[in-house]
Amino acid sequence: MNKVIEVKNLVREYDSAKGIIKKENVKIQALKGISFDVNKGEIFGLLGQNGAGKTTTIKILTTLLAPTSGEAEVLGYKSFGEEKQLRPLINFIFGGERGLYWRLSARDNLTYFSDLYKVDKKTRQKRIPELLELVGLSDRADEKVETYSKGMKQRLMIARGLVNDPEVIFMDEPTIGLDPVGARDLRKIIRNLSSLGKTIMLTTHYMFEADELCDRIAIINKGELAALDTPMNLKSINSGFSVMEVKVIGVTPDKINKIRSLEGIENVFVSQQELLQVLQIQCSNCSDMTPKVMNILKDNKTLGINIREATLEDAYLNLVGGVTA
Ligand SMILES: Nc1ncnc2c1ncn2[C@@H]1O[C@H](COP(=O)(O)OP(=O)(O)OP(=O)(O)O)[C@@H](O)[C@H]1O
Repeated sequence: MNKVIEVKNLVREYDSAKGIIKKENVKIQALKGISFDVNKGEIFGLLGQNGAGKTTTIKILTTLLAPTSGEAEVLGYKSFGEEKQLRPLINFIFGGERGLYWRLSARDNLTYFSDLYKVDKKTRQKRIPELLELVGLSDRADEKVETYSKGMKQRLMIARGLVNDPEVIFMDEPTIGLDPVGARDLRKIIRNLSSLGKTIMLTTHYMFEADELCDRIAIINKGELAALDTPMNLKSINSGFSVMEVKVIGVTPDKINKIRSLEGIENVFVSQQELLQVLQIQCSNCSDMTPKVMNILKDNKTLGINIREATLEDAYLNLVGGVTA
């Protein structure tokens, strides 16, 4: 089977309450009818801002949440209705350190979770040392998890998610909070899993990570699919322009609008970094535009200006809007 995940017109609503004194019941539409397929062996990324609907999608696909309507199938089984058949074939790895027994060693954690998945003794005896090796924990396998670094705990989370040798692995922000080396090691493990034929769906807020790892990326915006393509094709949305990045203090919305209305400027996104504002100015010829932009900002303290190639993050900002003034 080539299509491993099939999602059609998936809708999920949550009941919620609004107001402090007088509570009013409201429905939140977290997913508004999204559709996509994932092929065998793919690393498929789900990107989107906070509250876009990524976790809701993953929870439905991992049988933890029922959809309001629409279809979600994994390996030919309905994630709601055929969860008994599906659960042994998938696993879910979330970032952070939740879900491990800190008083137990890595080996004992993996034995415990193998028991939960009813992995027989013979298979387990072979698989646990292999998993410890895969995530680089063989040397420390018999020490208590509470003595591990964050990166080691996160690598153990990966091993935990593999105890049942799942065909499809769901990962929610697997590298969150890791230092660059720890995150790089974890990405290597993810690529390794993919080369072993596993299908991986992951969410991340790190654009370079999605760019580096994913075969295809779905961008979800407010419960809807904003784009679905390879990182290269998504980046080509930006072909023909570069980005001028200006670090500045105290720039007003009025000045941003002046920059935005200059001929040759495609788009301007603003983000706050402590006291600084960082302007990401997308332009067809940034070198030519620099004096005009600097003229508008002449009364502001400018701390740096840099012209760079457009990245996946710039494409993402164009698709979901991003933070604008
Ligand atoms: N149990 C719940 N009850 C009410 N609303 C919920 C519940 N879970 C999620 N939501 C809402 O559904 C929407 C989508 O949430 P979801 O957690 O899927 O987003 P996300 O893309 O995973 O966000 P993040 O990147 O912050 O994890 C949000 O508006 C959220 O507030």
